[in-house]
Amino acid sequence: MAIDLRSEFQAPAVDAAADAARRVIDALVRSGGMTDADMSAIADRLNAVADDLEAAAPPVADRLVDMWRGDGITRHDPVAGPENPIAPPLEYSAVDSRTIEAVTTLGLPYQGPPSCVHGGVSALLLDHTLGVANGWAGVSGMTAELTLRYHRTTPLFEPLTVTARQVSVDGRKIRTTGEITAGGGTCVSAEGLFIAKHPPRPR
Ligand SMILES: CCCCCCCCCC(=O)SCCNC(=O)CCNC(=O)[C@H](O)C(C)(C)COP(=O)(O)OP(=O)(O)OC[C@H]1O[C@@H](n2cnc3c(N)ncnc32)[C@H](O)[C@@H]1OP(=O)(O)O
Repeated sequence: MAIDLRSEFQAPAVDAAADAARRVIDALVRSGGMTDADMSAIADRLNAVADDLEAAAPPVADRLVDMWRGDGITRHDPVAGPENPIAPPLEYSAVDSRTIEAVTTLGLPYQGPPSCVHGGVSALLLDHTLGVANGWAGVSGMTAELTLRYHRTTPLFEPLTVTARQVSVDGRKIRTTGEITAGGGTCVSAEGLFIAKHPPRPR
């Protein structure tokens, strides 16, 4: 069963703009061999888009209140947020009442070693996915410790399965595990300690 991030506060046009920005990021990292003049013209066009967006942007304090409307899962986070162009974005499905997973394929913007996912990107995906698994299981918190083991390199351009499961809740301490697999093999495994605490949402 898919965990629907898009049911509340849907904004299809914003999602479409974020998808377009993802394309631009990917294409920029992939592009090679363009002349300086061509690339300067592209920079001008992208800056014109940024000028339009900045002109329409509210004060940051107002935007923060807007971003944190409601009490559901955010739409702007850097892993699963459909509104955030740096999010792949992951789309989670429930495996059982304490376990979630997402399948994603990452491209060159996420590269670390040649043709492989950057280790910090893997950490980001796992930190967030463990956090979402906690939310799905019903008790969530902030990351206090995150221990990662990089078993083998994580490939770009291949489907990756990112899984997380809440293992235990002991008072305010939540223990959660997860992994990134490719082709059935574990690339990265994670153990997290989360503390049940929630900073106030901007109002
Ligand atoms: C539905 C949700 C979907 C969204 C998912 C998003 C996932 C994203 C997750 C993140 O990335 S959160 C951002 C990264 N994490 C942080 O910025 C946390 C920064 N640290 C803190 O804010 C505080 O240190 C923390 C909230 C973790 C704990 O502070 P508290 O003041 O609430 O804890 P306190 O000092 O009362 O300690 C409570 C217990 O936790 C233990 N503890 C606290 N911090 C610990 C730590 N870092 N390591 C180990 N144990 C720790 C502490 O020893 C104690 O154990 P005992 O009860 O047995 O004495």
